[in-house]
Amino acid sequence: MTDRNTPATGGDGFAGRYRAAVAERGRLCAGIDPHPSLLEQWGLPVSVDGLRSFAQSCVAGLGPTAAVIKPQVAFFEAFGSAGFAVLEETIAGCRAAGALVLADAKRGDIGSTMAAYAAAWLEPAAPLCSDAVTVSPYLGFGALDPAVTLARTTGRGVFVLARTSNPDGTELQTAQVARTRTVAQSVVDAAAAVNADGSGTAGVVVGATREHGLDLSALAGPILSPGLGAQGASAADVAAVFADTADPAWLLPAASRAILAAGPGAADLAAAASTVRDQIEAALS
Ligand SMILES: O=c1ccn([C@@H]2O[C@H](COP(=O)(O)O)[C@@H](O)[C@H]2O)c(=O)[nH]1
Repeated sequence: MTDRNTPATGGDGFAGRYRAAVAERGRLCAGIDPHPSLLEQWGLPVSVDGLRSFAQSCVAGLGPTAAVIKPQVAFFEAFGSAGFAVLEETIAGCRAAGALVLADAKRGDIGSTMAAYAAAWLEPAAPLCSDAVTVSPYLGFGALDPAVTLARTTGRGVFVLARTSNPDGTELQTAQVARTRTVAQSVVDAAAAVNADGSGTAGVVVGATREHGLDLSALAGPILSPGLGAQGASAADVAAVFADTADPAWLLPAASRAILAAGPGAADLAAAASTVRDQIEAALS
């Protein structure tokens, strides 16, 4: 039997593990974003103890519910080493509950340093090892090679920022490369080249908040689409934005605050995530 959460090696790649998770739980990436304002809203102190209680509720409610869970690393990092300890527990708890964990760390650097980031987030023995990590291609897609290679050989994934959900990204991401295609399309095409082996190692990030103008039909990897809820996009917007431009099987809409507002009860978080997931599935059917 294949355990999608403990790949010894590449096996059938991240694509197989991703498909299994989504087939069982539906297309939703639930974010764990412990904003200080949310901790207060939940009646928790803005401290490491508050962070831990917040994360434990998320693990209990979202771990058995969502196909993919995306802890936003910044909110843990803000508490220093104690915050990283909570992040380790959160990653382990979500994976033990059967979810795939996508660490939203947005790493990207020259190749030699990228190898260290890859080891931190994707090396199976590393304390923060996740199933996938978000990466930034600003230093060149080729600079991501160490992460792509380690992900491929361990059945894990990288999600490369292509067309982000925030308005500030538009100018850079829609600039033309050699007058033939946008920067964002060049990122998608480079990810598609990685996925030519069928592994689905390279996902991309394309926000649901606006028309993206991308051709994602040849990607053959997951498309993380943040922006649902707090940033204004609806499940219907996801369907509209990706109509005729992407294989819906690869779409992974993401929401954080829209789900977390239902806390602190684990059952309430699970119900909120299920509602968002059902809206997505209905819109994409
Ligand atoms: O283009 C992007 C890439 C990443 N994000 C991250 O997703 C969540 C969104 O949180 P909401 O509460 O659902 O707005 C957050 O962690 C962002 O850093 C994104 O929004 N857009």
